Amino acid sequence: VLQKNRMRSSRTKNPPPPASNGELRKISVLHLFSNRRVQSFRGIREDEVSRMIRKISKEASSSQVTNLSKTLLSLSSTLICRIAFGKKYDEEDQQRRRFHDLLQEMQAAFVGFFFSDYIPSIGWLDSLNGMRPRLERTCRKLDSFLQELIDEHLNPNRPESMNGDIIDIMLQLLQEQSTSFDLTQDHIKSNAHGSDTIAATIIWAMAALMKSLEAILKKAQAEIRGAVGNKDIVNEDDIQKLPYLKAIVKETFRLYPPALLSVPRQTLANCIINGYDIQSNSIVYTNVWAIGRDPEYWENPNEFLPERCLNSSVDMKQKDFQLIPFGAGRRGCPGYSLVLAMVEVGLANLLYSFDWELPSGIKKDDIDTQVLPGLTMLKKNDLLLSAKNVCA
Ligand code: HEM
Repeated sequence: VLQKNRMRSSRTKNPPPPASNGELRKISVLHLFSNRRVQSFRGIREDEVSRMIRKISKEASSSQVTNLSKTLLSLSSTLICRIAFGKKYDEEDQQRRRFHDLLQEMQAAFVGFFFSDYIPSIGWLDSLNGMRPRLERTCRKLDSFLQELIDEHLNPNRPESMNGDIIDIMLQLLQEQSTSFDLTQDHIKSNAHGSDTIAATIIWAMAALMKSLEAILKKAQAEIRGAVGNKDIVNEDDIQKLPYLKAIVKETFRLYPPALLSVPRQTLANCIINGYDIQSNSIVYTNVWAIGRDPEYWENPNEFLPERCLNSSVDMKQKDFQLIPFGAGRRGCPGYSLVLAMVEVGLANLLYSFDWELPSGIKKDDIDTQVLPGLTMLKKNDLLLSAKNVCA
């Protein structure tokens, strides 16, 4: 939650020139995450999901346990690297490790305790205890990683895979000077975000399915296999025929929203919310996690029951306030359609291609729901499962 404020104050050397949130948001909505753009990345999504399925299939053939957490985090970061940077890193690629480590460092730095967040007058203690220098160091390293990518994109001999990726689109806007403000390379860098939210969602969905009544998992697999027939991969057209899969995804976002809190808002005037007096200029956070489990809106709120989402008019598109995993209003997540496309195709293929079992000696109740401290609600302990290849 404090990410943006800290990011801003840690990049003191090169802060991007001011642009209103509305202006940057317009770029995201119109150019980066429009439906047309999300569709243009479809080939990348289906390609990477097929690669993941082949890898798990090999593990299944040799009766190896699959570390789904590791596999899905790898899928998620590969997807983001291809979509955002036009880079297809191999699993062991040094640059990919560098990006991954930087994101980890960023997470660790952001969740640390900063005096300045609570008592600004003693914010100098953050420098004394090393927290601020550490954050600044990490920001500088991320900055140079992104600068190298921008420079590679500006090279006329760059690889074709960089055409139409997120950096390329922003560089085009910069060259055309078609934005209503002075877009710079620093704005491009400030648009880089973590990639683990997509993995987090699929991991929680699989954990919830394995912990719940077997009937839910079986029903989901029957729906997919029935609708898709014999194919190598479930593609994104198939997904439209899978209402139960979509209900599972929605229920996962309700119980395990990867972003627990919305971005902070500031009140413009005194107001009363739920009987509490909120003064003007207060910073207000919305607890997305608690809203999804509020018994006033959800029956048996702590239970994973995808049926409740079938034929329900409540959707996640930031307008039904009892389910807002992507926030709502003018700061709502612009990546919504991209995220949903990746989560649905990833989960559908895992359920289509394999039967899933717990590794020997593990019971349903052993699958815990502990969370790793960080900006994303990521399952703390790895999800280990045995995949069985389904013969077509
Ligand atoms: C499962 C995945 C994701 C979830 C659950 C999620 C959720 C959220 C939430 C809750 C917010 C704050 C909204 C608010 O305060 O009203 C947000 C903001 C944002 N998200 Fe996402 N997000 C996800 C993935 C992504 C991805 C992959 C991208 C881009 C590649 C992205 C881009 C953004 C941006 C740019 C904002 C800031 C919007 C603003 O401040 O106006 N998100 N997201």
